[in-house]
Amino acid sequence: MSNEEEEDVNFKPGVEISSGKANYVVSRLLGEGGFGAVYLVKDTKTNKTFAMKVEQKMEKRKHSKLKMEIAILKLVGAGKHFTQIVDRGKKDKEGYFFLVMELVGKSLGDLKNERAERVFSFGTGLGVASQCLEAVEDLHRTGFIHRDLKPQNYACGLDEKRHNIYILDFGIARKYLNTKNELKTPREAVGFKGTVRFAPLACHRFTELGPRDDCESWFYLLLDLILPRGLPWRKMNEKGEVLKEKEECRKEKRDKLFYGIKHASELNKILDYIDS
Ligand SMILES: Nc1ncnc2c1ncn2[C@@H]1O[C@H](COP(=O)(O)OP(=O)(O)OP(=O)(O)O)[C@@H](O)[C@H]1O
Repeated sequence: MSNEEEEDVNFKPGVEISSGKANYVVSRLLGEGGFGAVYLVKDTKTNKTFAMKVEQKMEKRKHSKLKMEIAILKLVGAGKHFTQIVDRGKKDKEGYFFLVMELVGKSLGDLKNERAERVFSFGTGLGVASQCLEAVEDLHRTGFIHRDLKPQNYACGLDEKRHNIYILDFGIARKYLNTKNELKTPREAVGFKGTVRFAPLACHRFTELGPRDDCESWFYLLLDLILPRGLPWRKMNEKGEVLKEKEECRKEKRDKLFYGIKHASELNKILDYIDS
C-alpha cells in the first residue's frame, strides 16, 4: 500500500461531498479521533447543518469503526439518546467512508471543563448521568456493549433538544449476545481497549467485558462529573497503578472515593450493586 493511500482524510472548509441524496459543503472540523474526523457540514439545498464522520478506508484495518457505528445506529433506530442517521456512503476513488448524522452540541467533558470549579452540581450531575445510563441501557438491548464510556463520549443536544443527552462513538463497541440472544462465550484473554481513567476492573485484568462493565465505567463517569477533587486516580497514567487505586477504593479507601460529596452511602450502594 502506498503512503498516499494511508494518508488521513483532511477536508478544508468549502470542500463539497456529494451522495446520491444530497450535496454537503464542509464548514469546519468538529473533532478528530483515532480513526477519522468529524466535520460540520451543510446540505447545500436545504441549508440544514449536520455532522459528517469520515473514515479513511484501509486494507490493513480489519474492522471499520464507522461501519460498526452505522450498524449500531441502525439497530437502535429512533432512540432519543442516539444521533439519527441522515446519509452515508463510500467514495471508492478517494478511499473513504462517510456518515452524515444529526448534529449535537458540546460534550459533557467540555461542558464540565468550562465551569469555574470544573465540576457539575450534585443534582445536575445526577440528572445528566441518569440519562447517560438510559442511553447505555438502550444500547445493551441491541446486544452491544460500548466499552469506552466517558464524559467526552456524551454530548448535549441543540436548541429544543439541549436537555437531551446523546451517546457517541461506537468505534470499539462489541456484540455480547449471539444470534440466539445468549451471552457469547467469553474469550480467555482480551487486549486493553478504551480509556484508562474510566476503564472497568475487568478491562485492566484483560478479561471479557459485559454490560455490567459499562455500568462500572458509567459510575466513574458519574463521579467524574460531581467530585470536586475528581477521581482519585485522575493524575495516574500507568494502567497497573490505576488498577491498584481502583481496587483500593473498593476497600480501605472508600471514603477517599466519595470525598467531599453528599449521599456517599447511596453511592456506596450503587457501587456494591454494580460490583456484585
Ligand atoms: N453528531 C455529532 N455532532 C457534533 N459533534 C460530534 C458529533 N459526533 C462526534 N462529534 C464530535 O467529534 C469529535 C470526535 O468524535 P468521535 O469521538 O465520535 O470520533 P472518533 O474518531 O471515533 O474518536 P476516538 O478516536 O476518540 O474514539 C468529538 O469531539 C465529538 O464531540
